[in-house]
Amino acid sequence: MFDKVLVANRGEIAVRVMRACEELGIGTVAVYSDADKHAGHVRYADEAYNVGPARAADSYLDQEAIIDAAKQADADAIHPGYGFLAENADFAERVQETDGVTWVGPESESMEALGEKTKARKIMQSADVPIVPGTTDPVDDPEEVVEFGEENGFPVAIKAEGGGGGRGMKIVHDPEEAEEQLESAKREGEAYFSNDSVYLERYLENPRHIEVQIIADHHGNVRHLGERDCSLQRRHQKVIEEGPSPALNDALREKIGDAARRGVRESDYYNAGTVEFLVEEDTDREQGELLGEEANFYFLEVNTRIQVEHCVTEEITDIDIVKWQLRVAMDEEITFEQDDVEIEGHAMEFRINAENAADDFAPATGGSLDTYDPPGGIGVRLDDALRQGDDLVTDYDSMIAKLITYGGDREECIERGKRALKDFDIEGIPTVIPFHRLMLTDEKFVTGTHTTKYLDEHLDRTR
Ligand SMILES: Nc1ncc2cc(-c3cccc4ccccc34)c(N3CC[C@@H](N)C3)nc2n1
Ligand SMILES: [Ca+2]
Repeated sequence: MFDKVLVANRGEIAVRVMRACEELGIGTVAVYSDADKHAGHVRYADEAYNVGPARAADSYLDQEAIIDAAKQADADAIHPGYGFLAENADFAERVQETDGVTWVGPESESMEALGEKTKARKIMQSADVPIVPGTTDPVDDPEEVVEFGEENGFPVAIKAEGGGGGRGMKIVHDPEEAEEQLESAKREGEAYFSNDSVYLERYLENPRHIEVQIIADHHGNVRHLGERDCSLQRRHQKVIEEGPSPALNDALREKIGDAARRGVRESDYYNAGTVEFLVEEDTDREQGELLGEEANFYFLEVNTRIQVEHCVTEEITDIDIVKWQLRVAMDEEITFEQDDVEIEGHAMEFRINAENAADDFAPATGGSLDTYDPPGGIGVRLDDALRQGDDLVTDYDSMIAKLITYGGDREECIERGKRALKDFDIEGIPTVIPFHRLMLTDEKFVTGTHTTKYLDEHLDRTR
């Protein structure tokens, strides 16, 4: 049993993890940069350690400083949250090698293996999980791109081996573009991920982005907790996530969930993770019509961390994923069977970013929460680390809170979303709340027939 856990993160996810610790009777340790001296996660923790100046590289990404804080606090474990060092295999390894401090996450080896996209694709293939048609080895020669395109059809996606989250992906629409796009994909791979290896996939024109939540323990138990539909994206940033997907019927849902479980079991993975898929949309699908088990779905990548949108799954399964992360890290067995996992109702997560949607979502450059009056009531969950009067910290990402609404079905969930967003009163900084209110009246979104490209193609219309 852990006595104390250090959360190597900030903002809403740091408080979220600390709340799980509180419920398990575990002490909480916060780390903070100079910019976060008065931040909510510092207020919430039992104790807090400064790890450096505002720049993330000198604080939240400073592995030495964070491990030193864990030693000073005599913490038994480090939970990385998401972002920062959450998927840094070297850091996971360093924590694992630090006596008396446990890493709350997967083995650094499986993080490494699944982080290398071609290796992950090979593992999935051997587990009979369909992968996007493409190569499972890196390519170097533009000729290979042209041949692949001629055989499988253009456009072709060139992806960085160490990429993910939309960064490091180039699209080749015809043979003439092959050489230039290959070079730029390799350059970007080197620049962003210090890895210039790239591989090919057929580019799917209208996919839905479906991801399956997994929790696995050290005793061979692997469970999936259903899917989340993250198809409403803007420039590769998720905007609204929901579960269950409004596009899948139960047969396809089960098929995808089982595929995710098989893939994770094959990878000797444990703790929480998410298997991402692309599901080919049937573009003339009418409202009410669902994609069935004959629909094509393909493995995309594994996220070896807790995700921003994990709350959606918690609301529809009533399973606390972060508490299970902590229990698994304490070597406990998962106590529920796959058949015990029941999806009930519908949940949506609205990311509350301090951005001005009317100004192309430009992040706020400063300001204070002169008014911060969040919604409450039935079916409303707010994950944040803020209170009225706080100064906005603009040194990190722009997400300041997550509003999650729950209803008996998608319609009630949307009604609750409208009511909660109407009640959510923030003054002193710009936020995307007006944009979310608008989205809940958008016909494509309300009928659940939007795909991942919808916003990028139609955003001016919804402004
Ligand atoms: N072969 C193939 N075809 C279509 C794809 C579509 C996406 C994608 C996924 C989610 C949102 C998108 C928005 C605009 C463009 C692409 C996407 C995609 N992503 C985007 C982020 C990263 N997770 C991988 N990979 C794709 N790969
Ligand atoms: Ca990803």
